[in-house]
Amino acid sequence: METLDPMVNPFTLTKDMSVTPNQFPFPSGTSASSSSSEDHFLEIRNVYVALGDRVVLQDLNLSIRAGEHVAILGPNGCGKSTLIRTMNCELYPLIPPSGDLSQPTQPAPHISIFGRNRWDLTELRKRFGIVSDSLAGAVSNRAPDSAGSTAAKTTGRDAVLAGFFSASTLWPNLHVTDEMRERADEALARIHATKLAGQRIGEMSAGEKRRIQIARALVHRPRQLLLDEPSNALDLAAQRNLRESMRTLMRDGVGLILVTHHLADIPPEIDRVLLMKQGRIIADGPRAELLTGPVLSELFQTEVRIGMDDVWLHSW
Ligand SMILES: Nc1ncnc2c1ncn2[C@@H]1O[C@H](COP(=O)(O)OP(=O)(O)OP(=O)(O)O)[C@@H](O)[C@H]1O
Repeated sequence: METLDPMVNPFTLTKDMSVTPNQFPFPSGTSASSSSSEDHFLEIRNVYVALGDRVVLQDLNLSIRAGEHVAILGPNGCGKSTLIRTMNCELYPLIPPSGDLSQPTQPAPHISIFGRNRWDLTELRKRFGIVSDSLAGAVSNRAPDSAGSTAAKTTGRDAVLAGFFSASTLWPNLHVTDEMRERADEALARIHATKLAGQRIGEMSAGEKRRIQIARALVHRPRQLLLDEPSNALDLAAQRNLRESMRTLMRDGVGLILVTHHLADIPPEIDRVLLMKQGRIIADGPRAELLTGPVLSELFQTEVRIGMDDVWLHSW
C-alpha cells in the first residue's frame, strides 16, 4: 500500500476558488466537456474539496460504473462522508487559480454523473438515492430541533413521500399523486418496513428510522444508492435486516456505494473496495486484496484481525 506523504495542498485557498451552487458543477470554461456515458455513475478527475478553510479531499480520481457496488473504508476524519457529499453535489470542487504564475499548473477538475457534467439538481436527485444522517431531515437520528419536532409527528409513509420533494416532512403545499403513494408503499415493502407506514417518526427507534431513510432514498427507483454508515445505531437484529435489505437491492440491480467502519456490513456481492486516508484514495481494488489484516492494520494504525463466518467478514 502506498505510503502517504504529509498532505500537500497545491492550491492556495481563496474565496474565489469556490463555486456557488447555481454554477454546479463548474463555471463555464473550467471543466472538461462531458465525456462519459450513462453507463457510468460517476467520473471524478483532479478534484480537491474544501470545508471551511481546509482542503479535506485531495487529488481525487475515481470512476464508478452505474450499478457497480463499492465499499469505502478509512479512519475517522479521512474524508469518506465528504466524498459522499461531493457525489451528492452538496459540495463543489475547488477551481485552480488561473493566471497565477506562482502556482503550479493544475489540470481542471472534472465531475460527471451519469455521463453529464451539468445537472438540474432536482432531476439529479431522482437518479440516485442517498442515506446519510447529514441529510435525513425528518428521519434524522439526531436530536430534533424545533423544525424537527414538526417532522417528528410525520408518519413513516409521509416521510417517504416527502422524499419525492426532498422535503423534511409532507408540507400541505406539496402535491402528492396516487402514483407517488404507490411508489412510497413499494419502497417501504422493498425493505420490509410496511408496518412502519402509519407510525410517527418521533416514536420510532433508530433502526426503524433508518429503514424509513432507506425507503425515502428508494422512491425514485434509483439505479445507484449511496449509504453513509447505515448500520450506525442499529441493534443486532436491525443490522441483520439491513444486510438482507442491501442484498435484496443488489439482486434487484441497484448499485450500492457503502461507507462503513464495520466489515460485517459489507455484503459479499461488494467486490470493489476503496481505502481512504487523509483525504486521499490510497487504494482501489478487490476485497480479497484490501480487506486483509495487514492492509487494514496499516490503514488504521492498529492491529486488525479479520475472521470469516460463512461469506461475511468480521474484524476485531
Ligand atoms: N465544517 C468543517 N470545516 C472544516 N473542516 C471540517 C468541517 N467538517 C468536517 N471537517 C473535517 O473534514 C475532514 C473529513 O471529514 P469527514 O466527515 O468527511 O470524515 P469521515 O471519514 O466521514 O469521518 P468519520 O469516519 O468520523 O465519519 C475531517 O478531518 C473533519 O474534521
